[in-house]
Amino acid sequence: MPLPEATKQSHRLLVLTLVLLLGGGFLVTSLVSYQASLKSMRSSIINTELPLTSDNVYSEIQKDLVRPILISSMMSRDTFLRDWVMQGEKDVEPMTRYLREVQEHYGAFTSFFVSERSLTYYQTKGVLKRVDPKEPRDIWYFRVRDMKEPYEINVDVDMANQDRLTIFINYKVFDYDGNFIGATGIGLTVDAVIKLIDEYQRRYDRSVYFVDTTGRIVLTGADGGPLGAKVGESLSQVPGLEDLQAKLGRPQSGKFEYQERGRDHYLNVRYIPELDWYLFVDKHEGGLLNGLRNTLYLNLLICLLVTIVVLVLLSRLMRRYRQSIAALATTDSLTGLPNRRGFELLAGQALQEARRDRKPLTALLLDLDHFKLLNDTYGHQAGDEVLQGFAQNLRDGLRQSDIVCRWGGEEFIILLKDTGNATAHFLAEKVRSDVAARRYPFKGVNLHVTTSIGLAEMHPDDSLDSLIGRADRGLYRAKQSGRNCVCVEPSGNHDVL
Ligand SMILES: Nc1nc2c(ncn2[C@@H]2O[C@H](COP(=O)(O)OP(=O)(O)OP(=O)(O)O)[C@@H](O)[C@H]2O)c(=O)[nH]1
Repeated sequence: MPLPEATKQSHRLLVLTLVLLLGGGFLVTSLVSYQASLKSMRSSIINTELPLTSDNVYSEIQKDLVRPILISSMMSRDTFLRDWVMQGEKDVEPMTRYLREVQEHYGAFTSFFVSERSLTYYQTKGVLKRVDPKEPRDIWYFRVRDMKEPYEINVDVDMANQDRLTIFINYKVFDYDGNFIGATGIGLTVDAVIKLIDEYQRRYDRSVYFVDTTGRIVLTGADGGPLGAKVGESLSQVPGLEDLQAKLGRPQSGKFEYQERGRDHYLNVRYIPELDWYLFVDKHEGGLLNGLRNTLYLNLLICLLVTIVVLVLLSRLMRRYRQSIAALATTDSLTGLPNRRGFELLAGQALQEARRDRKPLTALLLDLDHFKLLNDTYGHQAGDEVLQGFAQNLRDGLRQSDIVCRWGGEEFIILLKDTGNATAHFLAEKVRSDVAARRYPFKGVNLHVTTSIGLAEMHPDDSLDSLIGRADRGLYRAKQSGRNCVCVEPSGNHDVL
């Protein structure tokens, strides 16, 4: 039997509430945990990962640069070198031997001395050339000569070594009276530093590069600096970093964040006093976000599946619940037969079928005789047992297709499908005589009951009510006729059988 619309609506509301609670709860939990992971990931990048990379690179730089600076400083104060210059640079051999010794002993890439007096460039293999202020490659010497600081670090190509990119430590040399007499120092290849940078970039997916105090990129990995920027380019040419130079000041280290084409970047900047450069360690969150997003999507997918499974189970449960409620509403709990509501549903359909198929249909209305007396004599429980037994007899004695219902109290109704008056009368008689002959044992007593039956065959104009009304009139007559009998109510002006 269908449930009332209000009940269905309240079920729908329950499902909707559950969807909102489950789905909403899962969504909020997933988003909150995504945000928390994002926050902790950002904090870990800014406060731990990038400073750690910076520390590592810095300590490598120190290892690679501080020692050469000390060696160059020592060369600039060397008495042999200064005496040799002051004595007129007479024999090249002692100087080249000296430079060779320094280079080999300290494992430098190159070592050199340029004399102010003769403008001669000495290196380990002898005289390389004369420096010329008009030669762009020699400008470095004249810059060093004029600078205030005692030395500079210059990344340049080494003319003596196939123009390989080299970090030169250019130290000023003075005589004992403080007069400038030349520049000396060693050079080391930047390959080692570049390899280190490349390794960090590859392993940790971050960009490492050096910028001088004017904002010029001075050293990068093999693939260039941020967004592929090349050595010599300025920060102001790199998208997202245009304004950073102004923020940096001098010298200033710190953490910075910027956006490049919608991607968030985290930047650790460290001033390296030995180089007068900034070390930049830059990481964008793109790759990391992908991982987090995938986890979020997976979470949401699992939540969706769990919600769907819960909903499917719930709706099945509710369907069964509805069905059992519907069954309860249409079934008589004492006999297990359909009750009056159940009967109305079944009978409506049976009448339709009979009319459509032009087949006869007969209704029997049965009432147990003197049932009150039985109740009064043996008790209500005895009456219940008789009713149950009687219902069972009806079910057993009729076809599956026949409709047997408890009409109310001690009254029952039967619709015999595809059955006309004569057969129905025969069947009714059989039921009546079977009941009369039967005994219902109860607490050692064999109870006995008879039934009166009213019978009416459906005629074309009959409604369910009119059909039952006529069967009821038949029943009335059966009672009047002394009970325990069958009375057929004619469908027209027929007489009583
Ligand atoms: N034990 C039991 N008794 C019921 C039930 N339903 C109705 N009755 C009783 O059935 C009796 C019917 O009594 P009446 O309507 O006076 O009819 P009757 O005693 O059968 O007399 P007639 O129908 O005239 O033969 C009443 O006493 C009801 O209380 C039930 O479910 N169980």
